[in-house]
Amino acid sequence: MVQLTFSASVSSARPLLGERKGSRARRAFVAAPVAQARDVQAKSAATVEAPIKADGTYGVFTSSYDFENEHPDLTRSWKKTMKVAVTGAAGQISNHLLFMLASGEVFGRDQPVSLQLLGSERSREALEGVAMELEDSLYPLLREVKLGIDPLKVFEDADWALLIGAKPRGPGMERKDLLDINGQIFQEQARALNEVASRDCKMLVVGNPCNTNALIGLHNAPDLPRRNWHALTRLDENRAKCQLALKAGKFYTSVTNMCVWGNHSTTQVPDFINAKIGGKRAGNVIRDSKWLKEEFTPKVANRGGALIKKWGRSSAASTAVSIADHLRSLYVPTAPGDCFSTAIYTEGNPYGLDEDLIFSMPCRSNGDGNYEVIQDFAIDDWLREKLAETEQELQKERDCVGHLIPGAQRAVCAITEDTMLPGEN
Ligand SMILES: NC(=O)C1=CN([C@@H]2O[C@H](COP(=O)(O)OP(=O)(O)OC[C@H]3O[C@@H](n4cnc5c(N)ncnc54)[C@H](OP(=O)(O)O)[C@@H]3O)[C@@H](O)[C@H]2O)C=CC1
Ligand SMILES: O=C([O-])CC(=O)C(=O)O
Repeated sequence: MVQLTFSASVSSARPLLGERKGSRARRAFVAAPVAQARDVQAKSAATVEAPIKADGTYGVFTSSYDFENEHPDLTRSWKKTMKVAVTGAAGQISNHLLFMLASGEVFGRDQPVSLQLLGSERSREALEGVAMELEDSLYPLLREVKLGIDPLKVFEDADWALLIGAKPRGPGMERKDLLDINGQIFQEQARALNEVASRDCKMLVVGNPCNTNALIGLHNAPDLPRRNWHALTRLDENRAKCQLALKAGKFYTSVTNMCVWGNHSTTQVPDFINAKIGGKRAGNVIRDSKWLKEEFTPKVANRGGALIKKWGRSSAASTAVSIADHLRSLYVPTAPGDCFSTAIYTEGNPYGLDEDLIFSMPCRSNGDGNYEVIQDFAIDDWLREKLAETEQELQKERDCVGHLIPGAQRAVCAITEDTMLPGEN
């Protein structure tokens, strides 16, 4: 057994925003205290490997150094470090997302972050590989990387939990089996969050079926605010904006107020009724109701599957981008007349939807990390019918996971093959 500690002087190659060109920050490392060195586990005497402390802190982040005091000019405006837990951290989506989180482009260039990464026995080595790449990226705002396979440790004091890890649906696996297997993962993780996360921890569920996984999570974390649970539908919103822009011959930034309602599945409802292109109603720019109803909607809902056919794997980079967009939407005030889509708890919703679902709705934020549901989206007969279809699908999914929801009435699982994820067509 060798015990390693760092005593090095490392210069940051990546200038911070606002830093003058050429004034590279130097990060002075001092030797870690002896007690800390004893904490370090080294795995092999043959190879010199980075240390991992007993609490999971990895490699260069086990070193104690005084960056803040040595560079008050850079760090004066920095906020308190935000602790971001990520599951499925060695998976495809995380491989893009973690670097965006560490760079400051998501939470802001004044927001230091600690990344607390959950893996499993399967991914132990891969997770260390991820941590090595994070080390080598020299992000000044990345204050800490912790690795672990125990949610009770990894979620400790988390301000955000990005719940990405989930078992993919395999050949011959019934949809209800997927709901059950992944539901169990989310039940366990929610219980851990309930015990150890920050009392205002916010959760974003990405692992599919994300709406129902989030519902299971919400009911298994009774001490965390229900409104803090989100499931990702921002990828669907981004896909919808792209298709409207393409049809209208406009740049996609001209598409605003684009909500995708309901489930992250093929029953999702990309809302062209309220969407705007260049400030005008989408239906007044694209005067083709047949295309909007019969082509646009399935195209967006099946985009994930179309991509899998080309790539041979599901969307990872664009999903990571949409997670970044989702998070940023909560920390940057929403422009007047615009919205963002997020699947949230329906309790008290203004649209008459079943009050115990995680359902994507149009929201806005004043930039403080919270959101409100926009009350006055126009709902015509077509939209009402589509909302009812996706609502019924979510009710059926809920019926299949009653055994994972404390106090829920057991119902018959009536999920059929027609319930599809965007990637399953
Ligand atoms: N909501 C949305 O818009 C989208 C959602 N998704 C969903 O995001 C999830 C992650 O996608 P992606 O990163 O591409 O997937 P990967 O297969 O690359 O990674 C998934 C991770 O899930 C973890 N996992 C947890 N439990 C299991 C299990 N029982 N069996 C196998 N793996 C498990 C694995 O990590 P470990 O071994 O460390 O536990 C694995 O690294 C999927 O559920 C996918 O369907 C994808 C695109 C869009
Ligand atoms: O089905 C999947 O895993 C992929 C998915 O959610 C999507 O592309 O929207």
